[in-house]
Amino acid sequence: MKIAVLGAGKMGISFSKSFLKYDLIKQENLQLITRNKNNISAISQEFPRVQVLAFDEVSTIDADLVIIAVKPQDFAFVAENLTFKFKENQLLLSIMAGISIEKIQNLLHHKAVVRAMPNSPSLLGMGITGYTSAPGISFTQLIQIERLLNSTGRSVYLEDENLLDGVTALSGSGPAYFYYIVDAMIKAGTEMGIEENLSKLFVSQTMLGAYHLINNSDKNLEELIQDVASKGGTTEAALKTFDDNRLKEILKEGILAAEKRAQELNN
Ligand SMILES: NC(=O)C1=CN([C@@H]2O[C@H](COP(=O)(O)OP(=O)(O)OC[C@H]3O[C@@H](n4cnc5c(N)ncnc54)[C@H](O)[C@@H]3O)[C@@H](O)[C@H]2O)C=CC1
Ligand SMILES: O=C(O)[C@@H]1CCC=N1
Repeated sequence: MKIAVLGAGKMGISFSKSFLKYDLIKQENLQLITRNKNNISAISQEFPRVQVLAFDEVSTIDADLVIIAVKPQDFAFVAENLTFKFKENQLLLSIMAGISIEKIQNLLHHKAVVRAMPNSPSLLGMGITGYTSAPGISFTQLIQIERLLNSTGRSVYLEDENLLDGVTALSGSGPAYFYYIVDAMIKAGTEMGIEENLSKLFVSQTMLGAYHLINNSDKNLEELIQDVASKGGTTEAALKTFDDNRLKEILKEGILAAEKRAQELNN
């Protein structure tokens, strides 16, 4: 299989590394397309046998699968400035937030489109991707896509494309919410006089341990919270402050704002 990545940025490179790591593709069969010619030599150093090209030099793409990994805001430019049409047997896999299959099909004049929403832990093979496909994509093609996606972590096929904007808001953007909360906890630690490195260690190990308790306990989240929050104790004091300030609602509102933004990106 030959793969081209249109948009060799953070996600395009993460995906490429995962495919190579699991020998799903050889460097010789991978093409990375970048906007900026100045990036070519740095990318080539990292992937010495991969063909790295600038977008304005590309007059055709010789690949079975083309991964579209540019920002949604750059997609119209890409579509308008492609100097060739995709071949009928080529499959497109978009990881762009918000942009619908229909829009991709219309702007690229190509029917065979799979749309996926991965997340940044894909860099470590620990991501999760929701994906869906246009009608007419064969089972074999979907299995090929899933094998590639699974090299970046787990993947879930969704029948309903509209849910992908929710997946974008939940797991696509999700790592940033987690870092945000971790950052707030570390800063609270330093404010209480704990050295930053130590505060980071206390918080990250707490997150790791709590994550494993979620996955390895029969208890639901409320029960797990109750196990920590002694009556009249410290946790209760923290949770009361969170509730008084509607922290849970605010987090939910933020996530819904991300979904709305994904929907707007398609306009
Ligand atoms: N960063 C993340 O955690 C996630 C990002 N995504 C989606 O993945 C896509 C890429 O995001 P990132 O990798 O974060 O962005 P990025 O900015 O690191 O990568 C995008 C790359 O596309 C290149 N590009 C722009 N126009 C181009 C053109 N005409 N031809 C060739 N290359 C061109 C840019 O130079 C850049 O290197 C976006 O559509 C985003 O919505 C999806 C899931 C998670
Ligand atoms: O923030 C964004 O728009 C992209 C999509 C999901 C994560 N990053």
